[in-house]
Amino acid sequence: MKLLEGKTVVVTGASTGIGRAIAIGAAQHGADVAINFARDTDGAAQCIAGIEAAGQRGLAIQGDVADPATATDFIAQAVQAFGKVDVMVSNAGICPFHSFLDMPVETFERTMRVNLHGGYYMCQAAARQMVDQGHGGSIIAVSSISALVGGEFQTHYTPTKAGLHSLMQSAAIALGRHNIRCNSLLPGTILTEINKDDLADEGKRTYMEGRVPLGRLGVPEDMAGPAVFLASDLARYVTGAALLVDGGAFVNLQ
Ligand SMILES: NC(=O)C1=CN([C@@H]2O[C@H](COP(=O)(O)OP(=O)(O)OC[C@H]3O[C@@H](n4cnc5c(N)ncnc54)[C@H](OP(=O)(O)O)[C@@H]3O)[C@@H](O)[C@H]2O)C=CC1
Ligand SMILES: C[C@H](O)[C@@H]1OC(=O)[C@H](O)[C@@H]1O
Repeated sequence: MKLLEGKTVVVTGASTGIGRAIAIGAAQHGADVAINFARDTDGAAQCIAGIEAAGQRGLAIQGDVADPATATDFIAQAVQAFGKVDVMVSNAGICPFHSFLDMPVETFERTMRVNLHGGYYMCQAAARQMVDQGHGGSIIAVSSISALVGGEFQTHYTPTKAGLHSLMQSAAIALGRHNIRCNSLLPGTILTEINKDDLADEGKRTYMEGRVPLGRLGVPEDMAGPAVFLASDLARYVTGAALLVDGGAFVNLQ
């Protein structure tokens, strides 16, 4: 059963990792998909190939989400190509691991601007389009288990993920009257480029695997089903919610 037939989905940061898996997963459920990416043109092309292999239309637009103009341009180009926007998945993010006491101002500010400001601009631009269209929509922010718990080398990053979750809660209230649902997806530890170096440490990787009751770290494709659910009419009464997809890591105290 295809859950997103006839819908247009837009996904930020979809040249690789979680964003790419969600974009292709949406196409496999019948959606046309526009993707944003920052630098990786080959990865973006591979994502478009995956969307087209699913029999759907794909469009890749390059742009830095930290720039507010990227959001308006992305939505305008998606509408020009596909006529509307039904679902926004705000996924683009960075996590340059760094210790707290000597955090460079630039690293802190860039992480805030990409993850939180970028998510805000993208969700706002999509919401404006959905309100104009007048038939509701679904906005999903890719937050993290890190919205709920800390990380020694993520003091600049975890506040952005808590912020995105909070943004979805407030936006759910602001947009409910337009039947636009706003939810956050909270992945656990998923094997992607963002943590390749961090998890190259065998000891750390084994420790992280050991924390997961389901016995393995996640892969990007694990995020596609939950995102498609939140995007779809199956979740028509779900708004302001957070969906934790972590193999059980969060509840594993002892
Ligand atoms: N992997 C994990 O364990 C977890 C990840 N997350 C979140 O999931 C999201 C995706 O992460 P993940 O797939 O792991 O990371 P990846 O590093 O694999 O992918 C990040 C994606 O974001 C894009 N991107 C980065 N900066 C920008 C920017 N300034 N403007 C536009 N696009 C940008 C990248 O584009 P390009 O390659 O073209 O530069 C790439 O497509 C992030 O928000 C992350 O915080 C949440 C919880 C866990
Ligand atoms: C990048 C990290 O491995 C990853 O990012 C998150 O949001 C998760 O909590 C992990 O720490």
